[in-house]
Amino acid sequence: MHDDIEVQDNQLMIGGVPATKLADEYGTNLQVYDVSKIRDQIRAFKRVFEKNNLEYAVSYASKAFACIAMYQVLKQEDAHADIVSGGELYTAIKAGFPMDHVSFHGNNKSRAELEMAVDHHVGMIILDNFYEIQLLNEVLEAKDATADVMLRVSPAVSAHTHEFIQTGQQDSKFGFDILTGQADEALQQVLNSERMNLKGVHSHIGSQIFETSGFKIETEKLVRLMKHWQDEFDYTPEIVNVGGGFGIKYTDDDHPIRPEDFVQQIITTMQEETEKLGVKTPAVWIEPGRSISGPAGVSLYRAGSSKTIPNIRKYVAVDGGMGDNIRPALYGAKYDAVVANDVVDDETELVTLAGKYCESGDILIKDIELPKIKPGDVIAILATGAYGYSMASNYNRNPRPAVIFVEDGKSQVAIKRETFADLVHLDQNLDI
Ligand SMILES: Cc1ncc(COP(=O)(O)O)c(C=O)c1O
Ligand SMILES: N[C@@H](CCCC[NH3+])C(=O)O
Repeated sequence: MHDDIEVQDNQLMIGGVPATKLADEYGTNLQVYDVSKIRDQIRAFKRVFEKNNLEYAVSYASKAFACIAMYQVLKQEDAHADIVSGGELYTAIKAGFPMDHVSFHGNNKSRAELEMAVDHHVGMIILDNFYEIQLLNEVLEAKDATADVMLRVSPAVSAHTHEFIQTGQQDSKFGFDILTGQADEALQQVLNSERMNLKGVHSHIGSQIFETSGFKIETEKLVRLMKHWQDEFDYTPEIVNVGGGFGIKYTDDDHPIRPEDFVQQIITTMQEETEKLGVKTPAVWIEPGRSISGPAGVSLYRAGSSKTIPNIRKYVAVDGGMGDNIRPALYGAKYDAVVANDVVDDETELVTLAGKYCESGDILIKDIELPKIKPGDVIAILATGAYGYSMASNYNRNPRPAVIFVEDGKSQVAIKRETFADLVHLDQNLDI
């Protein structure tokens, strides 16, 4: 991982600013984003489509990390955004994000969320189930409105990743099943609706995927479905959204291809298969989350207490943990770290970085060789920009960290640090 970081005078730099300076200025624990990395990845995705002369959308999966500043960056980069809740939609609205670039996902959107989407003219509603088709029809009737929609299908592809983050297998809570004919039934219902304009088909096979084979099979199945719909129902999707899931490097044991190379392979398969089956090549939309925000994020902590159990293990505790990054505890996710104020040192030791939460499972990194850590040192855990802050909690009533955006040597607070007062903001003093 040390090849991927910028180091000056043995100090970790983020977006041209020493990490220790950020820690001093904003306090720890701290979530920092190097904004240029976010921009570069979006641009790399776009270049692949442009090189192939395809209609496309790069629709960032907001669930990986969202805040007003993130939507501002996405807007500047002319990206789309995929949202999955009224809360994400509200944040995008507050950021002035163009609503025609928003796709609304979710397997249980409420009537209120669908009404909000229709009122704000969200560009695409991605229908997930029969209940939702009916609910959206009712909402559109009541508002005398129409909506552009896509059908999410489950393509029966088991991606090679942690089973908790697989989504494209047949036994999944998401989408209309192709094999049992549910997708065909959904297609007919939507084509019969006067209020919904069916733009295409969507699928997403899972997250943190390294192998290209899953995407190839997914794309082949989607093109076969297009051909089937064209022949049987005289309907050809204009857009095929293949989802996200492109795996990133967390540690030196990870060797993914570049995110844009996954997309090139998907495009190649799409072009070959559509030509073979005689279907017009659709616009291709992608929904990357992790690959856009993940590598851009670094979590900064200060080291505190430590405990050595002779012949067993040395624990070093930091001032954060599972409240700001649940992924190690939830998925056994692995990360790499550096001591930001002493990146390379001849003298190292094997330590386990523990969090400060009252759970034995609150371990951020088990067994990592790092320069000898002193209390007050700044520990940087790398590539934490996706599904860290966005899955953060107030467990143990710890406030969530501040989020800092850094670009060209300039840092700004994107999300303020939560205060103790924020923690009791919604609490009520009862008359008891
Ligand atoms: C529908 C959908 N699209 C896109 C994504 C983004 O996935 P990733 O962050 O792995 O790119 C997800 C999450 O897995 C998802 O459920
Ligand atoms: N939250 C997961 C990814 C799930 C993506 C949501 N569909 C992670 O941290 O890896």
